[in-house]
Amino acid sequence: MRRFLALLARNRLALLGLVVMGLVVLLALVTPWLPLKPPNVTNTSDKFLPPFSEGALLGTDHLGRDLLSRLLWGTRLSLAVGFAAAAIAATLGAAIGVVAGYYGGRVDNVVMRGVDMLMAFPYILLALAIVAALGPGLFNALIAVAAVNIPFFARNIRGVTVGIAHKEFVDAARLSGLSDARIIVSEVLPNVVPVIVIAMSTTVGWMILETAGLSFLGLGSQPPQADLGSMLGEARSAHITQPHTSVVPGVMILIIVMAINLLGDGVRDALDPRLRSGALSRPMAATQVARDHVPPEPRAEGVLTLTDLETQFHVGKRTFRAVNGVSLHVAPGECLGLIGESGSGKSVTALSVMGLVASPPGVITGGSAQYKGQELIGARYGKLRQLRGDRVSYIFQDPLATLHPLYKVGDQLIEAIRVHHPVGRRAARERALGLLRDVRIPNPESRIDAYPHEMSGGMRQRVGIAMALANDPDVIIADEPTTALDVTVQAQILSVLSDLRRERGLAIVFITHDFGVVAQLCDRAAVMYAGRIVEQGTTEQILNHPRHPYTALLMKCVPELGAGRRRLEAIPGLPPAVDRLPEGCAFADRCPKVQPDCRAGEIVLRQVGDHAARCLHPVERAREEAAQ
Ligand SMILES: Nc1ncnc2c1ncn2[C@@H]1O[C@H](COP(=O)(O)OP(=O)(O)OP(=O)(O)O)[C@@H](O)[C@H]1O
Repeated sequence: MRRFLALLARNRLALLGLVVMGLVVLLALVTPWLPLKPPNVTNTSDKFLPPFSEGALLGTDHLGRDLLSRLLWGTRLSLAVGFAAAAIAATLGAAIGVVAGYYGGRVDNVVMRGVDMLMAFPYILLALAIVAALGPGLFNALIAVAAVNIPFFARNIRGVTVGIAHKEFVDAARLSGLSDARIIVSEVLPNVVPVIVIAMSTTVGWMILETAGLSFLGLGSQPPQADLGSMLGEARSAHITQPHTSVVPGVMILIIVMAINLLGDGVRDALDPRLRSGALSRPMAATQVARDHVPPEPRAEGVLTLTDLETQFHVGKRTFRAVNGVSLHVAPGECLGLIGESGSGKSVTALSVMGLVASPPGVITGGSAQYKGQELIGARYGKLRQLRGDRVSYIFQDPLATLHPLYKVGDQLIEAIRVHHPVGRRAARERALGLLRDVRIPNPESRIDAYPHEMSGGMRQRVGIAMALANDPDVIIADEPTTALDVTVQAQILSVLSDLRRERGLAIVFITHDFGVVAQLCDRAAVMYAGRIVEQGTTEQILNHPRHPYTALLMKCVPELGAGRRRLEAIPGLPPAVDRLPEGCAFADRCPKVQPDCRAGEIVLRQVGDHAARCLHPVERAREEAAQ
């Protein structure tokens, strides 16, 4: 709650809305105790007194009633009716939406067709029809406004519920034997409540307007009772000659609706966790760069060279140091394996190269990344765009998220080719077919016209790989590209990548958790921990003689085929949070060889035996130790 209020307070307009609305609600609440004239007592001898007259601060209306008193009592009534209508519409609409979305099938069909019928009427006509049937009066206006808004909530909440009802955690709740009612209450509702609150906060102003509209037409509040709409309606005949009688309620309606809308937008932004972390704010075309240090002479070995790269996420006051001074290089035709536990910063390192980390909240705060000697960090967007997907391409972790669900995979491949090369559609289709063949998609002639959802996870992953190969790139950055593939297909894909780097000199940065894949494909390997490279060398050096205790322990976690039964080790503890990195070695708390000096000051990546490790007390003869 405190976090929500802090976020709300950061949004100046929302804060303004909150303050104004707070004042209006406070005034409405204390109205009965204010020294006001009675709102309904007429005095025709004092009619149409202008504002600032003695005894009538805002003047009087056509019956000589005090406008200030009527305004405050009317505001009280309008707010009460608007909020009550919003609460009723939200409760009933959400209930209908949740039931339709959760049960689906015939229930969904019947309920939503009913809702569609309600929506087919112009809402104001529907409201008029309801009030005409029930008779004029504020309570009936409330029912009418609530009723015409139910479909809006029902449709919104049904959509959200359909998405949630098919999520794995709901399936898990079903498997654990929970009843539908329990699942709705404990699994679905907590996920839709923020959406209900957001929808309410943005529609309550609208409902106040609708109620005012009905009262303006004489169907809501009945004389002599005042609400903002009826005050406007009564002022209609003196609109030109005595404008203050309509300006007073009109300005109040404007203030209330503006304040509610500003506040509603702020509530929505603060409640949505994706907006909170910046994930839904429109990302910049390339990652924001605010480097406080640039390496004086970035090394330019290889086709891709990273020097001291630093990428952080700035979320509120917290700074997540996801990549913390990473230096890597990869030569043409070479494959570099990047290994590390989940969250160690592998993907963020890879995405930083081409400025693909979402900003906000991502910021590249230091270092350099060079493609064939050209600096990429801070490069013009046009240059990055030209290189992205053409000279440097990516294979992403989640193929379903990267393929467009509404386009055939063939069309997406054709687009990827034609964006960078002026080839005809027919030639691009031929190339796309060839790519699908290269990545061993069975029956590519028919698969090329399939939609992503018609393919298995492994096939989609292969389409992602084909897409990365589409423009014959110089470098492929592959982020766990074979995780969803069975071992035979994985072996085929690895051999495709191996062939490509031999034949065309393709350089590969291969991010993986799998030491087997590293052994099979990579020439060199780098191990990451808490945003830093902790060990780097040839694959043979790293796999046979790991020097950093972290690498050694990581390898002990891997089961070996045919190595007999042995106890699989797990690394005790958890990696540190990257917004609270400890001083010294980040692995110290989990390390069996930790010494006091490990926790004091910076530890550099240094030569240990035949390769580099960031460790003061490296492992000796790791293989023998592992065997014991
Ligand atoms: N938007 C974000 N806001 C804050 N922290 C983030 C954000 N995105 C990533 N991080 C943090 O950056 C760190 C590195 O994440 P990254 O995705 O690079 O890990 P990874 O090593 O690729 O993990 P995995 O193997 O699971 O993909 C993690 O600690 C993660 O929590």
